[in-house]
Amino acid sequence: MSTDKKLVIGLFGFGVVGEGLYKVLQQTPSLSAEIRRVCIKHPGKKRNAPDSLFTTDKNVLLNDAEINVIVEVIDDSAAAFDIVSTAFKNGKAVVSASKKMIAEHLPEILQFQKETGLPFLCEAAACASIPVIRNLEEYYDNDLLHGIKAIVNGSTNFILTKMFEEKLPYNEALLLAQQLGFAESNPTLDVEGYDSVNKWAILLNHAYGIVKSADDILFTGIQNIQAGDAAVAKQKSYEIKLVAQARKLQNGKVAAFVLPQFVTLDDHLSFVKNEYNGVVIESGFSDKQFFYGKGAGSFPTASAVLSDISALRYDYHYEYKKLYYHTPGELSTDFYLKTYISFNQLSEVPKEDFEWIEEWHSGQDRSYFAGVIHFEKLVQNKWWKQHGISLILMPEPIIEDVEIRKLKKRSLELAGIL
Ligand SMILES: NC(=O)C1=CN([C@@H]2O[C@H](COP(=O)(O)OP(=O)(O)OC[C@H]3O[C@@H](n4cnc5c(N)ncnc54)[C@H](OP(=O)(O)O)[C@@H]3O)[C@@H](O)[C@H]2O)C=CC1
Ligand SMILES: N[C@@H](CC=O)C(=O)O
Repeated sequence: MSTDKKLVIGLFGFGVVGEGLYKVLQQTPSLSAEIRRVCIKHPGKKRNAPDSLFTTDKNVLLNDAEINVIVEVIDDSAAAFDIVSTAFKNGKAVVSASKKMIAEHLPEILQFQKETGLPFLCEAAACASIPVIRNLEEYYDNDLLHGIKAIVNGSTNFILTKMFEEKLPYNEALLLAQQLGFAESNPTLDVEGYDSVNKWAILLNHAYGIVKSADDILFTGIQNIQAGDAAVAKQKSYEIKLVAQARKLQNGKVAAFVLPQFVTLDDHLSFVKNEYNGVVIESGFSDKQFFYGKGAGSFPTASAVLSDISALRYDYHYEYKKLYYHTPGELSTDFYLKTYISFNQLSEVPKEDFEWIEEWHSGQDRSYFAGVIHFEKLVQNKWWKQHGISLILMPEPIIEDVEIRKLKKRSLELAGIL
């Protein structure tokens, strides 16, 4: 495709994102792009667009030779993959926002692009309005990416903000996130961390060339966080955020996970409130860089889809440089995490799994401790996902040199300092 070529779009989905794109395109006449047809699921719904635009027959779009771009923004990952596969087979460029579908089918989507040479752009699928994928692709195309940590889910960040800063009950905060179009059709995907880990699988690919599914990445959501945890956070001047992170270890491999975390008030992520997302990138020589923007909602998401459509005019496609031109990154489980664990009964927590415990607080109803545990122990045994147990990472949670720290701690103890 070249800059003067007209983009003729077949749009799948006319919900929060699809309708947002329709409106945004109407306000962007300079982008020579026309939505030819829209495929939806339920024909009876009232639409804010001419009836003649809509169909429930996917083939009307996929077999239309004049449609050269398929924009897929539906909430059914199996149907989305079927649409995307056929679009590639029929020679069409694809723009998608469906992170669940992309994370579930990363190898196949990479293969389609390799075989057909057709672009597949998905900026809206991770952090919505923040252009993080293109930055990871284009700017950080070297070995110097030391780490990334990010808030990648708008709904959970919105819920945490409303609950702990505005004292709204959980159910009301979630309902509001749904009404504002932030939450997934199945909000469990947001609350229990599935959406974040799907986005993280996509970003790990663009950041480090890692091709892994969500099943290979340790994660949880905000479902077990208790009011007591927020009180502890406040007492220690921390905020609780659901943080996705990746860090290059000394062994060259990458530590990656999505877990709730205490963040200090001077951490960039503590400024990220409501449905906003934030990404802190640490790279050699430039130190920290911070990207911030709306991570959910109709227009913010549509703006990223629009930017992808616009990029197709210049034949833009991801090169996956870290995967194809560098040695792709490998995930590691050989590191330790500094954790805070709160629980009702100590018998629910295998405290013998911890290298050491730094702080202990016993309450009448609930108790907590802070301790260091090997990551592999969390991978092997999921006690920390059980209802009633809350695992929250401490600030700067990754420890690689645990033996040195143990020795240091022991010598302080012997000197009577600890
Ligand atoms: N909302 C957000 O802030 C963001 C959403 N996303 C992703 O974008 C996608 C869409 O989200 P969103 O707009 O919020 O979802 P909505 O639930 O608002 O809309 C979903 C749309 O998909 C249509 N649809 C479902 N199944 C099919 C199918 N088999 N064929 C054709 N159309 C179908 C529905 O049709 P009908 O109208 O007839 O029911 C509806 O129009 C999801 O994958 C989501 O994860 C990504 C970033 C942000
Ligand atoms: N449900 C998602 C929507 C955007 O990706 C979120 O809350 O972040």
